[in-house]
Amino acid sequence: MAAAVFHQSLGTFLPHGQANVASNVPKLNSKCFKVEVGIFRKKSPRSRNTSIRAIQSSSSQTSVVDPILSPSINTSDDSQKKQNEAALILIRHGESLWNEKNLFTGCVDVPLTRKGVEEAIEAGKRISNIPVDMIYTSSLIRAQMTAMLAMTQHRRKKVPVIIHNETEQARVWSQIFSEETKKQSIPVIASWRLNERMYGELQGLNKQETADRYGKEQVHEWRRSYDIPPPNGESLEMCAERAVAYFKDQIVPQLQSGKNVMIAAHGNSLRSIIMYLDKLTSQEVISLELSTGIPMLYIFKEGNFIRRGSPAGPSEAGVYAYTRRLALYRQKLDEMLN
Ligand SMILES: O=C(O)[C@H](O)COP(=O)(O)O
Repeated sequence: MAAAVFHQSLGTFLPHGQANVASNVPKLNSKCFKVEVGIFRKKSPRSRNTSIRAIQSSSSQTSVVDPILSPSINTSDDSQKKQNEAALILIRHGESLWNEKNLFTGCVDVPLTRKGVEEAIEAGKRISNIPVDMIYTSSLIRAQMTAMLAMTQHRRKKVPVIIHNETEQARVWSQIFSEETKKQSIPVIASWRLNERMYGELQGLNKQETADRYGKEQVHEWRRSYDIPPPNGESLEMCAERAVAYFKDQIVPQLQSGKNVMIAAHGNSLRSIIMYLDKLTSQEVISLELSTGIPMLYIFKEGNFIRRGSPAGPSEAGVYAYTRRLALYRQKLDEMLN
């Protein structure tokens, strides 16, 4: 059984030996943690026995575009180009134990509270009808829990699988040897570049006590100014340098190839990405606040990002204006699964 390696920047699966994954692992250049990427395997879709299989069986383009969105079996280059519209979902993690205690968290790795778990599940319900082909998370557990819990609600019922490429052994030991199982899996890529901004010497301090000690204005400046870092930490601008670079280098190519992507990350790494997507100025981004566990939807089309979901709204219907393709996807899911 020949294994294939998931090549992150190409967003595709190459035969083992052809993919020099090591050369694709970026050098770490600062504070927080882990390397990214890993193995995964791919083959053309084949069997169509069940309704789920039927949903995914109609494209010769394998997993680049969810087959449910590719009605034609003979997908030519031309029609593929026309279909190059992809969904981008952004989710800030649910409430963490340190959010609950009102502590500066930054790159400290704490899990979700029970409320955070519920928020993640609720977020999953909101996006349950939107296709997801790849998931990116930070290296922090609160973002990873959020992504995984959200996907438990997804109607497509694919299984998120964390890609491990820290070492050759991790890569080899996490291979999947069933084509059918691979087709029912979604690669999850964790990168420290999507981590919360490093809050420096504020990490672990209580936000209210810090404001009492240093003054409300000073703390607000540390928390919300664009280019003023907290003591020995990252400003939003510094956070943007690595988060937006990662978004452009690793995630945009997936969207360009038609893959629908979900990113589960943090207040400030997502603020910096939204600043880029919505072309906000450094003044405008100051007032951008993201709630925990509220997914936002963008459509990537012809090189542009179009925001389709408001960060606040009472229900899925109220939040998202579906595109024609997403409405079609949902309709097909209804037909296949109801
Ligand atoms: O890191 C933290 O403390 C929070 O997740 C984000 O905090 P902020 O709202 O102060 O930027």
